[in-house]
Amino acid sequence: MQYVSTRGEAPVLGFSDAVLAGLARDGGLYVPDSWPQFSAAEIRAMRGLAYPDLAIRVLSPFLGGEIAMPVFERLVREAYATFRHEAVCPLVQTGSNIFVLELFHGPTLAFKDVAMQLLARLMDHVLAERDQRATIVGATSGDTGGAAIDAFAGRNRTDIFVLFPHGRVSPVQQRQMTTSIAANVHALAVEGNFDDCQGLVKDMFNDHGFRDRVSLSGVNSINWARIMAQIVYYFSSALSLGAPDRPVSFTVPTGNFGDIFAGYAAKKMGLPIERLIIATNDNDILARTLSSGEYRTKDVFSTTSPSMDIQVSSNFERLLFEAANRNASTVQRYMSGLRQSGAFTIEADEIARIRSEFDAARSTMDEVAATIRSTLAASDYLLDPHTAAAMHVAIAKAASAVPMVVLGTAHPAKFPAAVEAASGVSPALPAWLGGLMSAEEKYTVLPSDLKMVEDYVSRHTRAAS
Ligand SMILES: Cc1ncc(COP(=O)(O)O)c(C=O)c1O
Ligand SMILES: N[C@@H](CCOP(=O)(O)O)C(=O)O
Repeated sequence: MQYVSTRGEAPVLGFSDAVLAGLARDGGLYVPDSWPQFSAAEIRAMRGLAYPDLAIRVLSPFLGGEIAMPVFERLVREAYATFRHEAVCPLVQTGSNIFVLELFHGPTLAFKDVAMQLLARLMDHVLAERDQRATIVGATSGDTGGAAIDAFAGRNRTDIFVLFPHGRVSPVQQRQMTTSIAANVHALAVEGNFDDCQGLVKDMFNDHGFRDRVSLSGVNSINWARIMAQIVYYFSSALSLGAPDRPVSFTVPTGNFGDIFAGYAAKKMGLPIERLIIATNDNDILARTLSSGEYRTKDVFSTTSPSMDIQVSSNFERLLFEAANRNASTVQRYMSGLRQSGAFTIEADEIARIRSEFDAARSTMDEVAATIRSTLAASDYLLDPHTAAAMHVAIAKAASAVPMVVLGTAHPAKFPAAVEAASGVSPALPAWLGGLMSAEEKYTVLPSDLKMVEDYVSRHTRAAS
């Protein structure tokens, strides 16, 4: 298995190099050169496997033989031992044929932990084998940052710099980033929104002199290993609902398109997924794109589901590459339109291909609040605002014969103000996170300025040559 860039001009890499590279050198995203295939019989044989065993089975084809199996098995088991639910990602029924896939039982209460706990261990292993260090940068609208800091804190081969939009994350999210006492952790509050943070991270990767000088690596979902690890829970939930003998649909609260792209990958690998439904909040660029065929950015609104407050949805590029039958020059043309005018129009046959696999709809803030209330009243189940945005769409789109799985991407206690305003119930943090809100914070405020961020990173990394 090799990895190719969506823009076609970066070196083709093996698994370990793709994990360390993050963004490809041509600005594109790495994808596997082909999708591993599982037959119905092979999927049937996965029934009943514990989550780590399933992860080993589903993910090993992506390694291209570069990580010895006993090592990979150990890394997977260690990663999922950090979760506080025996099933790792349990499935809970909340309505007639509607299920929530709870992805928030990891150390920072969001789905990011599922991939980040494995990615940190994989990176550490590859760096140790090569006796190298890396400087990790990440952009976050709230959840990736905390998960990355938890997973990388104290690892002596990496320094990690997380850029978050100053004043636009929830207090719990902020403290998960700013209260680490590990010397290798740097929380940077950027004066801007998430798209500014993500733009700075991509600009650092595209500044090849800087990139090479500090041995830059990335932990956003631009890193293939993040998407890869998220494929597993599509398998685990579909298997619980009868796969491969019964199709399942998924509704995914979507921002950067990483989570739902993992569902697309699962389908390409043979999992019988009927529909993949993109749920957005008021930042509805993807819902508009699916209906009009034009991707056009607008200003970002601040909503009660801040982790989805995004306009530049990075992983949509991976889907465009697939829809264009892996034609990298088409992707380059779209991305240059995005850079120059903030918009591009998708060719008719490509948008038709996308519509044949995906559906999309938006939930407004009022609809999110009403869904938190109605789900609590009907099912005694408290949703976080991101999961609620998906639940609202799922209820509207569900076809009764096919089970609908809503991805539960965060614990409601990460967003207590929005949940309490909607439902009157103030969700408490689990006891093991009890000290979070009183711990001392440490972060640096920086303008949204590439030079100043690069300068900060250069002065604080131990990997600079
Ligand atoms: C809680 C939560 N839900 C949904 C999303 C959207 O996921 P993705 O960016 O993979 O589309 C995010 C951020 O990524 C998130 O933190
Ligand atoms: N919603 C995310 C944004 C970054 O997404 P990623 O999956 O590309 O890391 C967040 O919470 O930070």
